[in-house]
Amino acid sequence: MSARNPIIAVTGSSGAGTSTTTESFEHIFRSLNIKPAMVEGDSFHRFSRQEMGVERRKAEEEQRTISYFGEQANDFDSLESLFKDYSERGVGKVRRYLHTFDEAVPYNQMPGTFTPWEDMGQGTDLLFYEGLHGGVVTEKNDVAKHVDLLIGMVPIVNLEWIQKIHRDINQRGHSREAVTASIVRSMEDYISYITPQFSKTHINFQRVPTVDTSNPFSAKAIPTLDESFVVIRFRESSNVDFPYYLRMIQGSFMSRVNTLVVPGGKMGLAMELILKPLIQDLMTKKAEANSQLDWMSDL
Ligand SMILES: Nc1ncnc2c1ncn2[C@@H]1O[C@H](COP(=O)(O)OP(=O)(O)OP(=O)(O)O)[C@@H](O)[C@H]1O
Ligand SMILES: O=C(CO)[C@H](O)[C@H](O)COP(=O)(O)O
Repeated sequence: MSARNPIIAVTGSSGAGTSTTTESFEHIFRSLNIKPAMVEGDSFHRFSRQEMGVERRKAEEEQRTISYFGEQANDFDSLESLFKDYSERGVGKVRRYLHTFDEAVPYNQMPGTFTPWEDMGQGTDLLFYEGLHGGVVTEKNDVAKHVDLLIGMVPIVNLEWIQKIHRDINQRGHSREAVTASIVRSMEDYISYITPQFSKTHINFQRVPTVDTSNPFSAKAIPTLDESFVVIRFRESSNVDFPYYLRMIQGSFMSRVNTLVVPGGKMGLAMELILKPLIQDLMTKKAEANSQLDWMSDL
């Protein structure tokens, strides 16, 4: 954690909607005139798509599993180093994992490969991470401890699978069978590495559909925002102005003392009302820390 170089992380499983909700953050950053350093979690996979195929076959032969959710397939050392370096010095190293031809062509590369590592951060106001492991803690690594604002993006699991299946088939060119197999293979790591993060988050946004999703593997479409509610759970609720949110967000209600529920269509508005003041607060603390440093260096 660092007042001078804050880190915001949106963490969620594959298909949870972390990339989609990044648009809401970008909107807030623009409106507050914030220049973020953007980091995609998939950059910290250890293997290219081809290498992962080899690792998967090796694992099968040895009767173990490997998945994109776990430590074997992700470089938590580099992720933690990035967060540490950024919080200490406002810089770090990133790369991108290119999922699709649309993403890969500008780099003259193939889908499923990485761009080279590059320096980033210079001149930015904060680091924004979206991906699988923004709040991960293992025996060896503690990524969560570097994060100033940790947000969980976590649809209920049937919806998460529907979103993943549709996205992977329609945008990433995988077969339904391959996506289903990857969900099955990932289950142990999902429980070990993904879900524990949602107990460390400051706020979770959990989308809950109001239509039947009982067989996610045959769902024809992703339930729309209007076919869902969003359950918003605050870890620390004593400073949360719930009456304000209830007044501002039509159709919202509280289901527990720390939990606000809003109609799905109001998710963007709720994110802006809740997150903008928190991000503004990070910027105020950053300005104070910088002016204190200037004052000390003048002595
Ligand atoms: N709130 C939402 N309403 C409707 N569809 C959504 C919503 N959030 C995400 N989706 C859809 O779910 C799919 C997965 O979303 P997205 O790509 O944002 O997931 P992700 O968490 O970034 O996944 P990954 O980490 O695997 O890249 C996309 O097709 C997206 O359009
Ligand atoms: O979304 C994922 C993890 O978050 C993907 O499963 C992972 O990034 C591999 O991608 P691809 O299947 O496109 O090679």
